[in-house]
Amino acid sequence: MNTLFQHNLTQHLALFNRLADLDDSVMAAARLVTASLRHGGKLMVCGNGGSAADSQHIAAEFTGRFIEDRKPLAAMALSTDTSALTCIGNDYSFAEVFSRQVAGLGRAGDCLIGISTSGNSGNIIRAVEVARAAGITTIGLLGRDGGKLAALCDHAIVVPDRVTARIQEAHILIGHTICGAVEQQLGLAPLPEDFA
Ligand SMILES: O=C(CO)[C@@H](O)[C@H](O)[C@H](O)[C@H](O)COP(=O)(O)O
Ligand SMILES: [Zn+2]
Repeated sequence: MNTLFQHNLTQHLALFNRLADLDDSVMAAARLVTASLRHGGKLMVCGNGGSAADSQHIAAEFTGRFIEDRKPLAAMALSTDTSALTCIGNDYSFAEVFSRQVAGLGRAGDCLIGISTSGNSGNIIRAVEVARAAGITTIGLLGRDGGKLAALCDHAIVVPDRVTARIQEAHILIGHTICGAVEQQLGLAPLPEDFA
């Protein structure tokens, strides 16, 4: 009988074997982030639950460091300011917790990555709507069939699975890849000859 770990690992490997199909989509997302940063914009990242953790993980790779020492890059998670989250959630609604931060902090030419395994979280949808109206490039890091966000975002990366945890495992691989690709595109990391 399979242990739970063997079961999860089998699911994970089956999904990761299909992720090569997302190559063009992931690299296109990296180019959008690079374009923002190159022109003085910043990257904002938001998500709920495990995806809130992924948001701050990804943002920290940009402001801190990813692999090699290099200059800090402008990025922030919108899930980390508990005062903003509780004030906006309490005084307005939970659906506005990210969108009001986007409206206050975002500028045309910035980039927003909204992470949602269902593609249907209302506060991510609102954040994307407000961002697009402000001239901010929107990228959806999504799962399942992409949900409502797939059509709302300028660019959607949809991890083709139905299990939230497996989708999140793929999201962090994609987040790391976007960070590494942005570093390469900005000339901040060595470009191995077989990488594009
Ligand atoms: O981490 C997990 C499950 O692995 C949960 O915390 C999960 O992120 C939460 O249920 C989220 O609220 C799900 O939202 P979403 O991915 O559908 O936008
Ligand atoms: Zn989780």
